[in-house]
Amino acid sequence: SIEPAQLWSWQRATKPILGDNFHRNYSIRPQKVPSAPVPNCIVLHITPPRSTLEDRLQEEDFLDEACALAQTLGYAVPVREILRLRAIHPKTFIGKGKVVELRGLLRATDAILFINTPRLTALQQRNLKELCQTEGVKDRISVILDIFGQRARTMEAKLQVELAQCKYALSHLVRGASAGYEQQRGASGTGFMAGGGEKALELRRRQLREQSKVLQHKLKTVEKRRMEQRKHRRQPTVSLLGYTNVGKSSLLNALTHSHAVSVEDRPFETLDTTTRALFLPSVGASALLTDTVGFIRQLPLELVAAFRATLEEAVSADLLLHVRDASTLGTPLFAEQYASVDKILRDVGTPEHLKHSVVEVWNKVDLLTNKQRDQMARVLAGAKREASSPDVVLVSAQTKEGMRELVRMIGDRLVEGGFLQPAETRGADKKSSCEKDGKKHMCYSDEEGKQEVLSSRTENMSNKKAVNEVDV
Ligand SMILES: Nc1nc2c(ncn2[C@@H]2O[C@H](COP(=O)(O)OP(=O)(O)OP(=O)(O)O)[C@@H](O)[C@H]2O)c(=O)[nH]1
Ligand SMILES: [Mg+2]
Repeated sequence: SIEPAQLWSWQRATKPILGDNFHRNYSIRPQKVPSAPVPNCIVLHITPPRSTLEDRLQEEDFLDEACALAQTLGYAVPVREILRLRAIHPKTFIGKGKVVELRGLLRATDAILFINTPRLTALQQRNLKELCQTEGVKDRISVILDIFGQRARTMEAKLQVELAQCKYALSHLVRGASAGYEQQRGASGTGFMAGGGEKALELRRRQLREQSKVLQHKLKTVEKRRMEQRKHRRQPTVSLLGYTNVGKSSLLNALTHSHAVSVEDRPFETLDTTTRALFLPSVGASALLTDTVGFIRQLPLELVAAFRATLEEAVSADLLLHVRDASTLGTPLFAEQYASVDKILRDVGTPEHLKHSVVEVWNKVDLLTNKQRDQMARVLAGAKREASSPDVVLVSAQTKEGMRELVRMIGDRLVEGGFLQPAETRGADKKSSCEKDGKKHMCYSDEEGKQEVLSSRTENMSNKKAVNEVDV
């Protein structure tokens, strides 16, 4: 048997236990094997058969992300490994030899198993639980659902997560000892009588369906109330969107000079939507800035469906700020995260929803070296000359670098889109002074307090060429 302490050196991977990139992207430190109540989790990242070269180049990053997910859920990760599958085994997903090996490891570390693949079938999960003799076998979806379950705070987010969990449970009902629906009285031989397990299974299915209906009804009521509140808003709306952990909440806090939203170096810190007023000095008016849940590669469909209203609202803002982590520039992660966000936006938004201006906000530039910055500036200057390239603002929510430019850009784009009137076209009689942060500002309000929409920009994020290939 393997001594827990040996596990650090047991790794097959040539990289250190948490990969080179781990500490750059997530600062959660690896915790040593079981000294305590922190439960352990063995993380196995799966590179599927016929994977692309790109997938194989990024597997260390994917493994880092999987470990961060496990740690966000409160697990220590004593063992992490990449497994390149040559074929998927229908009954156990991974090969029998690997299962036996894992059983020993799981026993030695008293851990659960997290297989980082989008989805295990109910049968594979049940078989793995039985063969590995563990209660805990999770796939990527169940880990993400558990994190959402832990972190949801508002009534709406809680209902959304419950609905997603309900749908997941419905798709994972299976007979078997580990699932608790064993065939107690068999139909074997007779062929027409359903066993007790079958009945229990059917009962559970009905319960879950009813629960899901009740949740959907409750959610509709909460959403309706929120839509009503939204109707009374007169300011234009700006949404912060982007991959998880890129610094959306930090930007909301920095832009609105507040600590309204919690910031942590871990995925899915934010699940609940927060909106704050953002004063735009160049226009002399305010917009509403919203921070919301971050995206992730292979976001479970159940969650996209449950969070549809939240995501649709975010996507249908007058201006989208797509926040990206500039510190990943020059790595495949930069383009990969862009592609994931773009995919989710397409999934959520009908073309109508995506007809909005998008500004790319490259955050965390404080982490770049001077040389990297120079190279990036040159590439961006080149990209700017192309009509199809998006507006990019370089910022650091930490050092506040680039904040002024970002605020100016937000004002300009809202004016261009006709969501705000430019300062100079407003009559002097419409000017008034308002107080913000203890300072006097010139404020403007249009006739009858309404915003007149002059024109509407119809640019699609997907029509814009992504600036991903920055060779730094
Ligand atoms: N160095 C540096 N770190 C930053 C910057 N902005 C955010 N961070 C850090 O990045 C981590 C994630 O920040 P958040 O603001 O929580 O990120 P988020 O996009 O809201 O993440 P989720 O809510 O989980 O989707 C935190 O540890 C922040 O301190 C920045 O400009 N520079
Ligand atoms: Mg956040």
